[in-house]
Amino acid sequence: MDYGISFLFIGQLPTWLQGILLRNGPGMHTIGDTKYNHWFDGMALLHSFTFKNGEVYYRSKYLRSDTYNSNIEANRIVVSEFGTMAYPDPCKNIFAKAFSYLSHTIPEFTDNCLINIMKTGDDFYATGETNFIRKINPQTLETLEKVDYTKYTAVNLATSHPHYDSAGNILNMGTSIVDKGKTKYMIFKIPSSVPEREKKKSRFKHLEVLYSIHSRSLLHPSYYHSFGITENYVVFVEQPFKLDMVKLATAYMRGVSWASCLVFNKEEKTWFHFVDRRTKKEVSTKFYTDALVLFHHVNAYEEDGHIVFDVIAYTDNSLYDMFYLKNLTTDFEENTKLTSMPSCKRFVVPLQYDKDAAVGSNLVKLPSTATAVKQKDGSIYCQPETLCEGIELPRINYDYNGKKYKYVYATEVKWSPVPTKIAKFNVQTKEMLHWEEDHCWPSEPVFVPNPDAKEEDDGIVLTCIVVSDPKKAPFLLVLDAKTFKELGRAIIDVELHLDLHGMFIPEEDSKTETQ
Ligand SMILES: CC1=C(/C=C/C(C)=C/C=C/C(C)=C/C=C/C=C(C)/C=C/C=C(C)/C=C/C=C(\C)C=O)C(C)(C)CCC1
Ligand SMILES: [Fe+2]
Repeated sequence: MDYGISFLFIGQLPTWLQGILLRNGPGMHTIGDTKYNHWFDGMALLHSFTFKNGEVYYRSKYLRSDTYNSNIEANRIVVSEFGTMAYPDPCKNIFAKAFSYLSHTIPEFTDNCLINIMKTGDDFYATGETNFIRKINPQTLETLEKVDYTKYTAVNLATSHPHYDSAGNILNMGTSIVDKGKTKYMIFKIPSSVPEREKKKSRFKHLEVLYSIHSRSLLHPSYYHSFGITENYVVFVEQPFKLDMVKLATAYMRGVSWASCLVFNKEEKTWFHFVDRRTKKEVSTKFYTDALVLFHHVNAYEEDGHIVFDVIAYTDNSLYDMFYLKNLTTDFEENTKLTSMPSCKRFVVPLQYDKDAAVGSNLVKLPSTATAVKQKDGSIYCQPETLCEGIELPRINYDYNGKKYKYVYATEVKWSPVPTKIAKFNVQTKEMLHWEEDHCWPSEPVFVPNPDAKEEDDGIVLTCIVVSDPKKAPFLLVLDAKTFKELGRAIIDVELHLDLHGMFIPEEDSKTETQ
């Protein structure tokens, strides 16, 4: 079996660490003479680190999406991405151009799935945020079938951060923007297994919409990149960082990107929605907070009649703007400054509270500085506790997802967009451990539990390190999750790109049908 190029591991790998770390992110930003505008537009590049009997093997491959193939064939960008609008061949006649303008009002979206990896049953998919996902072979990184969510339900956009229940079923959220003007957020389930007689059919035929939340504004649905789940609830934050549908529909004609139609209204409120997973009913009390921008939920859980949920929040949308390639020049480490720092915030929302409580009283009964204050109209205004500042790309031990937990693993950033450290943060004691080294830019840290784990942090943390010093090679770093001390590194003597997200696939889960 070919696992990729073998690299020397310096240090000691735990013997139980057998499997594949699969990662995804943007890799190619120039095609022929054309260039994308935004870092999140780049052609998806898949990476794998295979751990086999104490050795580490590496391979990378561009996702052969239809978008990738069309671009390469034309030797220029011909498919629009979120931050870059592509136009037909300038040599096309006027009728071809007019048809193209009309078809872009509700366009065929890209299948350049560059954000994350999703597991369903024994299958793995590269995911983005459109209605398309691409099946991949986790061992060879070959690109397989394209799945179109719209064939199974009316979602046009879906998150790249699905959740998994204990049976491996996927719970995800998507937005329906073209269903007869009824803009809504949909929570849907993809089963991990299908009946034997149906195995030949697509498992997506069994996709089930569990609940729909109507958008507060039909023409301005919120953008969201992730959501939370607890044992009994789905947690959805409807932030005033919104897609302007009228602007989106006319973006192509106006010669602007879809990203320019994403607007942050700092005067508006952020609304919380909690959907009961068993009754499929939404909690009727209106909970809200001040305007914020969030991409990543960290975790959520229930405690004594409250929902506690932790997110990485911003006071504006400067993070998205910072990733425009015109801002990522060689000196951006010094010159590009975030105007809003990623901040780990905890909201504590009382679901069961004294209905006769006085207006103005704080209904939070847990030990936290987060508040939830009853308003005259019966709604509840929540203000968060700041757990810590300057962490992004959070990961947890997923066995603790939806449960009271202690540890977040994340990259650390200050006012500059460059990740300089990896952090382990204890949300209960607020203690923080770090790993850092000169010129090292770590990617999102992935926690892998020890199969015999007794405690939440029994395991290791894997992160890819891009090195800004051209004389040094990038490497895969392995940390002991408990002590945050280095167990070792595999120096990868090839170009390694900064990526977005990934997952570890234990050896027993990574067998393909052909094996
Ligand atoms: C990576 C580093 C960092 C932080 C990264 C963060 C916070 C990344 C967040 C990534 C997100 C939000 C990615 C979203 C991508 C969305 C895409 C590609 C959407 C595509 C949608 C399309 C094409 C279609 C749209 C159509 C519409 C809207 C029509 O209606 C730091 C800051 C931690 C450190 C450096 C590294
Ligand atoms: Fe993300």
